[in-house]
Amino acid sequence: MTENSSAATELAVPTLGELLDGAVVVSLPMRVRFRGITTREVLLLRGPAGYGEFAPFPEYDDAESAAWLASAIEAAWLGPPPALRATVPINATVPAVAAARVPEILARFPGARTAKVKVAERGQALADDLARVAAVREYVDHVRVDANGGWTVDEAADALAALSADGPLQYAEQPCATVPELVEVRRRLTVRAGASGGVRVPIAADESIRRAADPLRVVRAGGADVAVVKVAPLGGMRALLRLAEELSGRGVPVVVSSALDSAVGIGAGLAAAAALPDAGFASGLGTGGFFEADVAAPRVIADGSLAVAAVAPDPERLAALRAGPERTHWWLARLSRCHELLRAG
Ligand SMILES: O=C(O)CCC(=O)c1ccccc1C(=O)O
Ligand SMILES: [Mg+2]
Repeated sequence: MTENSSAATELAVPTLGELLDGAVVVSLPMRVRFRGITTREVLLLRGPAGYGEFAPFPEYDDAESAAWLASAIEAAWLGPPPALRATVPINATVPAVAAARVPEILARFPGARTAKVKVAERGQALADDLARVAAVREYVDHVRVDANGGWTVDEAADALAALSADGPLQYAEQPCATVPELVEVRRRLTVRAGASGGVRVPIAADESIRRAADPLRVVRAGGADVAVVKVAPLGGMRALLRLAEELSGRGVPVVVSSALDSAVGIGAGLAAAAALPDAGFASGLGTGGFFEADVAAPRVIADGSLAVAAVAPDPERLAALRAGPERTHWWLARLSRCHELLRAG
């Protein structure tokens, strides 16, 4: 984490008073269950450069959450890096829904040519994943899957063979939980592809990057062809860009994605994606539609892309979405502890 959370070293860490001034906690209702949650809590900061989002998932400890605070401070006190493009192509994100719901989900991503499909959901079977992916293939050109580390090596090898039998997979995101498992899955898929004269499914690392002390470890170990990178867990837009440069030097492209961010956090993701030298793969930043209500008017996906321009939270929406006193207190206490960690460096 220490290696990643250095965005704040580029500017002085504001005082706790400065952070608390304008801090607001909101609770965003979701349309679909995602990561097992149906409401997303977010603490927004307001600084001289705009707004920042502090929203580590509730189970994350303070050390891990401090990187998210560094990211929020960067956004609100420093602002985005220079943009190289005005729009960013996004992928549709398909939760682990029944195949019959796929058209309804994809309709929220007008013009998207790439879809990421959640697989390996607890309580479901491979047949559910096969049906969901087959339904998605009817609508888009490129399909990726995200297992969130849910498979063993054996399960991943079998599932990825089955899921790529009727069409290619752009990549498989975090098929297994650990780096050694990712290395082994990649090796097995290589052997299998060699034997059949087919192409190997590329492996993307997500949790092995954003929750690792050393985000390059998985790449050095030979466990990833593609890197999923998220602004907040990496400690900010500039930290993400530095990591992307290192990865690019190793031939590993990045895919900027959301951590189920509010409109403010999506803005930071779009700014980072717009500052990357290559446009590359479609970004996983189209998740705003998963909220029933957000802190700003929903960004419009047009022709599969989002405009990079920042949006400011709308005071009326903030008032309507404000979290209750107990949750607000919990978030402000967390903010204070993470601030202490950043100050201590
Ligand atoms: O990448 C996307 O398409 C959307 C973002 C996403 O899937 C996600 C959102 C919140 C938490 C974890 C994840 C994930 O990629 O695993
Ligand atoms: Mg993922």
